[in-house]
Amino acid sequence: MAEPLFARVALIGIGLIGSSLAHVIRREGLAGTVSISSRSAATLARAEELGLGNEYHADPKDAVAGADLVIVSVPVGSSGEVARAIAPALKPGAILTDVGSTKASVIAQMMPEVPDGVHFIPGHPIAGTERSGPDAGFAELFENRWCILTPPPGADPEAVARLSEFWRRCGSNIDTMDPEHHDMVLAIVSHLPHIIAYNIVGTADDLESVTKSEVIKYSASGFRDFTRLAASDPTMWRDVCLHNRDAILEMLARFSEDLASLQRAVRWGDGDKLFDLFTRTRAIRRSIIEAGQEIDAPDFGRQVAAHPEKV
Ligand SMILES: NC(=O)C1=CN([C@@H]2O[C@H](COP(=O)(O)OP(=O)(O)OC[C@H]3O[C@@H](n4cnc5c(N)ncnc54)[C@H](O)[C@@H]3O)[C@@H](O)[C@H]2O)C=CC1
Ligand SMILES: O=C(O)C(=O)Cc1ccc(O)cc1
Repeated sequence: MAEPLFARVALIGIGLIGSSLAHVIRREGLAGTVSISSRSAATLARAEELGLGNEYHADPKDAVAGADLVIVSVPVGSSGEVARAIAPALKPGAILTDVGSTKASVIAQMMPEVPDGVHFIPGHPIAGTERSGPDAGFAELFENRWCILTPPPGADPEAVARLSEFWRRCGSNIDTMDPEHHDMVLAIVSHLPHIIAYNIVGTADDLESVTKSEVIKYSASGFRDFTRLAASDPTMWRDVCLHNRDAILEMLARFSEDLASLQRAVRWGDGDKLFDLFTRTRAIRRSIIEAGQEIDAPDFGRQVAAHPEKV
């Protein structure tokens, strides 16, 4: 078997993303040893039961000691606290990365804690599902998905190349971006859709009880698609909203203006306007398909067949 890419990898946080990493690291032989830490004792015990790694540590310092690659996969609001906890034990020359859905805030929280000689290269796999916790992970999650890296100015090119190679071997394509741009792009393609889903499902939930039971009984696929997103982890999404505030507010302002204009078109029976918008938006989906991006949740068919209990 080929040499592993990293002798020792530490996974801090072992929910959907951490456990998916554990599965793909094992499948691809990317690490000699995988050591795992998570804040909750129950999660850590479950990770051990599932055999996700080689070592399990209640104290994250013990998990990162001697690690060549440390991947922090916790809700973005906990990034600073985790960086503070592990900083004294990080090995000089180690690569420290994260998978957080927001980048500027994570960098502001973690960067001041990173000791000299440790290569901090933030990252974000654009791959996920609405599920969370150590049981939710699967090795195929990152296949044919983008992973965005936001290396700080002056980052060691060799460390960036090694981390890129790691993500490529997990199945992903790599892009680099500056953190502010990342946060603006993700606000419209990921954060707003989740907020809209939470809102529409919340509106349905507030309806009179008779109507609410009909919503459940007759839920058409349009509403069901929203309920999938709105079932996403509350802690994770609370943190995303609090830590990408400016970009989300900017996109919400534009969204509200456009919604008001749509509302006007419905009120005044402006069919041409509705038809033009719906024609324009239809083309976006075609462009996504033509660009070779999967349109549904990652490898959904295979996921259902392999892990029906996880869907
Ligand atoms: N769920 C998704 O679809 C995606 C999530 N992300 C990002 O990945 C990160 C992790 O998300 P998931 O794995 O989905 O969440 P999750 O809820 O499945 O797992 C979070 C893990 O972090 C641990 N944790 C929480 N606070 C901690 C702390 N202070 N110290 C140590 N461990 C702590 C929890 O015990 C759990 O193991 C988040 O930053 C999220 O924004 C990125 C891409 C997709
Ligand atoms: O479940 C879905 O549809 C997602 O959009 C998954 C997702 C959630 C958060 C991210 O930062 C990246 C991907």
